[in-house]
Amino acid sequence: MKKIHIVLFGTGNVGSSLIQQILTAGEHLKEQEGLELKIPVIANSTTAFFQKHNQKPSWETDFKVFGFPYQLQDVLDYVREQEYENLVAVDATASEEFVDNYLTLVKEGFHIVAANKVANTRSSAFYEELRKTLRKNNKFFLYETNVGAGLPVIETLRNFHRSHEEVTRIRGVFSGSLSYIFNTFCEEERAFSEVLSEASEKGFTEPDPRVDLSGKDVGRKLLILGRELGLKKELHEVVIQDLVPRHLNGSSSLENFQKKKKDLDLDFLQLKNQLKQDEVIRHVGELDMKTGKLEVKLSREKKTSALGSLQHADSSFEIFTKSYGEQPVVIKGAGAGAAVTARGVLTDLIKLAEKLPS
Ligand SMILES: NC(=O)c1ccc[n+]([C@@H]2O[C@H](COP(=O)([O-])OP(=O)(O)OC[C@H]3O[C@@H](n4cnc5c(N)ncnc54)[C@H](O)[C@@H]3O)[C@@H](O)[C@H]2O)c1
Ligand SMILES: N[C@@H](CCO)C(=O)O
Repeated sequence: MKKIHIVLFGTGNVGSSLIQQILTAGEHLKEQEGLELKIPVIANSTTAFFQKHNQKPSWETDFKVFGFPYQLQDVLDYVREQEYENLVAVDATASEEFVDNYLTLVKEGFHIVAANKVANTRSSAFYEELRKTLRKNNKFFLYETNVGAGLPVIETLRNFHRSHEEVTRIRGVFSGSLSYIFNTFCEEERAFSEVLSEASEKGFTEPDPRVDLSGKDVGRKLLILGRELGLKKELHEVVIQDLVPRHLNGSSSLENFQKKKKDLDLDFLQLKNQLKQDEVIRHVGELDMKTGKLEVKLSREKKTSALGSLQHADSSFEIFTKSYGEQPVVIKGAGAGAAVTARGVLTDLIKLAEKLPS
């Protein structure tokens, strides 16, 4: 039986669903995959909890009662002392700072599985250094959920790239939260800020929803896909339509944004009122491999079109390639949500296990 020891950073929407899914899938994984996934360490931004063998169904209470303030070094010391084999750090945070730890983690013997998109969208220099460090230490980094949550977008693109299939363009709705927001806002007579709050409550948005509204989250996804295809670009080169008014942007606090988000309502109502009867607003991303242009913007689409008819929090990725010609390969489905994302992370863990020697 192959054993993987997971140190989970981030116990929010995705992290907590992942623990639940791993505990529930335990017997199935043993029988079907010959795999035991153990989670001896869980941590959020302030607190860690160690459970020598594995988390128990009571992990949430255990975490509250027995968790303690920690530094990364405490975790590194603990796992070394326990001599755990096949260590994996799962990054289910949205933290910019946490990514500073990746190189240390790899050098300390961890593979990395990340839902967090930050590491793949830092400078090209960091992107290359991380990969070089992974190769040198014989470690793997999997991040399918960086784009399209649990949808197999990165794997599909990578397969095209590996087999020398030329990907010419990718267009679609890349954001699950903004899909939900515009699908709902265009259909229902509700204030934009109210729909935005609902998307956050459902766990679709980033912890700071301005990361979605500013277009940065979709910008990151475009850059990640572009880099998978060998495009040398930086995040600041993505052309992005920012939907956050200047007085509520990143230089003001999240608390201030939450207090004043009704300030968004009038502009979005005006935008909606400009639509023709058969039109809806969609948040669209486009990557053109020929020109190297990456663009994020709002678009008016016919209700009956592929993007216009999207529902719920669905994303849709239209991938145009040389062999497929004018008919794109389309990957469509929930583009956000704790359950689908956690399932994607769990799938990455299984794929990682396959790469490791028995
Ligand atoms: N929610 C989705 O639908 C979805 C889909 C795909 C990818 N993702 C990605 O998954 C990640 C998590 O999303 P979420 O919705 O679970 O967010 P969340 O806000 O619910 O949870 C974030 C967790 O990270 C912890 N955290 C923050 N900084 C940390 C640090 N420095 N060290 C350790 N823990 C830290 C927080 O305490 C919290 O437990 C994000 O990067 C997001 O982009 C989310
Ligand atoms: N906030 C992101 C989560 C998935 O990456 C979205 O709305 O698409």
